[in-house]
Amino acid sequence: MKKSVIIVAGGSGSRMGSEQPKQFLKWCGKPILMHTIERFVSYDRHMRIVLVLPANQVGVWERLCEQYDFTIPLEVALGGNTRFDSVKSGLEVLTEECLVGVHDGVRPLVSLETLENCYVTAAKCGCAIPVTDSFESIREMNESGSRSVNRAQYKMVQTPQVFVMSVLKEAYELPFQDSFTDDASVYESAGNEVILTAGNRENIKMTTPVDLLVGEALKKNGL
Ligand SMILES: Nc1ccn([C@@H]2O[C@H](COP(=O)(O)OP(=O)(O)OP(=O)(O)O)[C@@H](O)[C@H]2O)c(=O)n1
Ligand SMILES: C[C@](O)(CO)[C@H](O)COP(=O)(O)O
Repeated sequence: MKKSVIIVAGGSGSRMGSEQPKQFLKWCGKPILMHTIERFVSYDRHMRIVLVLPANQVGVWERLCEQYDFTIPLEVALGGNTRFDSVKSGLEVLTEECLVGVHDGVRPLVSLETLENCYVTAAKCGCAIPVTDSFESIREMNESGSRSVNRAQYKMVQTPQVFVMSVLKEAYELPFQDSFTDDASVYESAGNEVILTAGNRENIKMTTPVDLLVGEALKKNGL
């Protein structure tokens, strides 16, 4: 099946605290979002790319593309108020059946191995969600305080999350719920089984300034 990706970059990056939305911040020589898109092209240069941007930032992106001579072909869709709305908008662009990955525009350190794991597993099993182990202890909060839980029973979830496009599109017809923090939660709510595969620990989401610093060190070391 043909491969495609929806790169969601429709957010404002409030936790980063920067003036510019974080996906456009210059990091390791160019905007984070350009690094992310390039990872997918390195994996498969024929992949169809849908980029979801905030409606009021399309001009900013176009100017950045000129400034950095960034010419990778892609289709732009307009983001919504939530990640859920942005993914839904990206899905509207895709009409032919394909494997579709949904990837955060601010995860520029996804490895080629993770991309291969996700698309190959999804081709066999219908979907694939990259996860890593938790390297820290986990406590569950409750009304009386908190309690220790067995971290071996929990996984940290990354993107790209890859699905058969028509099945994901149908799941995205569900009304939004606060528990929809990623695509797997939407897909599962529609009655589908979620399949896990190996992610890479460096595939961090640039969320706060600490992530930019850690990510820069990883990038400089060739990851
Ligand atoms: N309405 C939204 C919200 C988020 N995203 C995208 O979803 C990804 C993961 O979300 P997150 O890291 O939470 O980004 P923001 O919502 O921008 O950040 P914050 O929550 O700190 O405001 C990001 O690439 C972000 O641009 C999106 O496309 N549309
Ligand atoms: C989709 C995601 O990156 C998987 O870990 C994550 O759920 C996004 O969360 P956020 O609430 O948008 O930070």
